[in-house]
Amino acid sequence: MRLRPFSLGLTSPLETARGSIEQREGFVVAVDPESDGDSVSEAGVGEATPLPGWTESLSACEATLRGLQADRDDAGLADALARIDPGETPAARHGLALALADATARDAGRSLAEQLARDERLPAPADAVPVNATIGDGDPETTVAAAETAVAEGFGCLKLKVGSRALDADVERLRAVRRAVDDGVAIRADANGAWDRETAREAVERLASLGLAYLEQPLPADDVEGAAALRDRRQGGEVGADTDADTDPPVPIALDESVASRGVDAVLDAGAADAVVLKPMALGGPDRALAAAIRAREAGVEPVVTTTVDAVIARTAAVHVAAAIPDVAPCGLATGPLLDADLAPDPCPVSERAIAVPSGSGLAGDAFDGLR
Ligand SMILES: O=C(O)CCC(=O)c1ccccc1C(=O)O
Ligand SMILES: [Mg+2]
Repeated sequence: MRLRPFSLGLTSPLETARGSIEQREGFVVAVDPESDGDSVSEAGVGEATPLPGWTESLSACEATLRGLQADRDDAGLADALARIDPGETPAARHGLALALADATARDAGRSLAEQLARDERLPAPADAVPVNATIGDGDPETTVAAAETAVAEGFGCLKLKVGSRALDADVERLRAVRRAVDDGVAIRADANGAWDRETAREAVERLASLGLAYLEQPLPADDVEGAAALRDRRQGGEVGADTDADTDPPVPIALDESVASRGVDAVLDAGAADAVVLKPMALGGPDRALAAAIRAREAGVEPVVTTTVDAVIARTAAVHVAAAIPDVAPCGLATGPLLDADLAPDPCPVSERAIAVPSGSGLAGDAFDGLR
């Protein structure tokens, strides 16, 4: 296993209710067939790009991967992978799991999506996945301009960051966007855990008339019970008399940070979400993200795959994960353009609100050979 550190800047910071994301640092993880005692005979490449808050720190990620390099005897990389705790160091596990899955898929002459779908006994993966545009927090004019630009670029689903301002201001921003774009454009709002229960309840009442596709992580990650209560109350007819919430359909609730911190099963068992936002980097790898998506589907909860604003290797892997989920809803995978530089040219550009899945073997045929 070889590690190559990298650091990439964002073109402009992504403003969220949990602070601004300005830079992404991580490791390219390459597995080298010559030095590997496993049956794998192709080289593979992965990426470990931790984002504290969703994953371990950069230093914990590095310590885990370097520790495995140092310890390694003839046990092989599959055993090394099994020694990484996905709850403690999900990004480290993602890096190695992806490198091994890429190598396995390449060895079999399959795309990563085909390999993942096979492991999970799913139908053949999709050729393309629908995506949403990602719009950070900003004043109403900037937000509307970004929404209009995204729609002009072809996006049919917009995800807007909320929760950094007073609720009144966010309601105004979202109303302004709703007015500015065609009715057919879906709008999602992501509060990144910013609200308390009272504010979240007020938000779902006041946002009901906007027909949001969903409200993501309205409450802090650990408040899974609060999210379940928000959904119950909303469906129980106990709605405020001063709103139109009794005539508008309820706002669906999506959970993201709760899935990363409490696990998908806790979220599903609590009945806390209509949709789950699955970040392979935060869940410990493409395999784990796909397994979570299948469990969500079985529970009647819609899975959505997104990145943590990863570099091109992990973004491409997330596209393969999404493609393996039959009829996946729009995913937050259009994050490449947020970076001002990347590890390699992007084999997954967005075109007409979708990303085509690379057709070569593994992640993207020979696209990442320079990094392997
Ligand atoms: O889902 C998207 O559109 C892009 C990904 C995204 O918003 C995000 C990126 C980095 C960290 C957290 C989040 C998030 O969904 O909260
Ligand atoms: Mg989110």
